[in-house]
Amino acid sequence: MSAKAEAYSSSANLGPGFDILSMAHTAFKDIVIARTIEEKGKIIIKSNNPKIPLDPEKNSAGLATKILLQEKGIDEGIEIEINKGIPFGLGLGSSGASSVAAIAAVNELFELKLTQEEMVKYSMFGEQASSGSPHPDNVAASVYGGIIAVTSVSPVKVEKIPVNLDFKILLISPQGEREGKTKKAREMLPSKVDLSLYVKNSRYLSSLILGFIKGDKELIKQGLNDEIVEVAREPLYPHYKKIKEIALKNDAIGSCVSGAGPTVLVLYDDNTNLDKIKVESLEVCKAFGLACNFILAQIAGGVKSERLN
Ligand SMILES: Nc1ncnc2c1ncn2[C@@H]1O[C@H](COP(=O)(O)OP(=O)(O)O)[C@@H](O)[C@H]1O
Ligand SMILES: N[C@@H](CCOP(=O)(O)O)C(=O)O
Repeated sequence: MSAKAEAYSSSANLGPGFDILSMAHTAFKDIVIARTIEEKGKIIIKSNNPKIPLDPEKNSAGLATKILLQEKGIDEGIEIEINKGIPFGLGLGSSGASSVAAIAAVNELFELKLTQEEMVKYSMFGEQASSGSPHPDNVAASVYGGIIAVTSVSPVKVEKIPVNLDFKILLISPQGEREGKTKKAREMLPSKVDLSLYVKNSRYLSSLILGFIKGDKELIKQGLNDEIVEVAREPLYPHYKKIKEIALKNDAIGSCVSGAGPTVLVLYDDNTNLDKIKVESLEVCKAFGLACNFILAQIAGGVKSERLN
């Protein structure tokens, strides 16, 4: 028996929404095929990307699958074949998408009838394997599609944010996959925050969410800022500040760090001078010794799965 699922990349945080907000996009996707195998209780991971760990405890798809099977009392052996389309370590939710696609494929394979919230819950264990912390934002976006807010983690609750503005997505992404990047980035975070920064960030968060719902570009621009997490991790993306300046100068709707970086996310529309943003950003990347790719994308839908046989 086998089943297949595909899950899109995502940009988590969206400025002030650390571990809360995330957006699925069409930039890249992972495809996972789950097959039953003869050896009971065994999980085998295969992948076209030789750089990801194949130990099921260390692979995001492997650990999530292991815990799901354990909790459901399933002792079948499983092979998880991960066709990685999403480069990892760039802030594009790569580990999360593998985890989501694996959970969706296994759900299909054993007809488990998991709800979307249950899929998020199990997929979060995959993030534990890859970043040492079960952060929910990337996996929630890959499960639901669109822009989501995680409103609770225990129990998991996710809301899709209505988006009433037409915009497109530019990702400015330094080349080279970075091992253990999100784990390191989470270790850089402060354990306490100043009250005045907390208030500023809360204002950004409310502006951003209202901006998407009302379709108000100014509110989105005002909200797509962060004084806490992006600032604490600045050494991971020294190119970001200058690129954001360039994007805003050229009439982008807004810009922020994608997930834990180093990719920079730019939201733009027909009023934006995209060519100028690309030319000037390339110079900034070069100045920091980075070769950057430009990826154009749109908001993506949620995970899709199908039974193969
Ligand atoms: N299935 C997987 N896909 C991608 N990365 C994985 C997977 N399983 C484990 N990893 C590990 O997770 C880390 C990448 O995750 P992370 O740093 O969170 O970046 P990303 O933003 O791409 O998710 C790498 O160290 C990688 O080896
Ligand atoms: N909220 C998380 C998101 C990490 O996203 P990634 O795509 O960089 O793994 C964080 O900021 O740590």
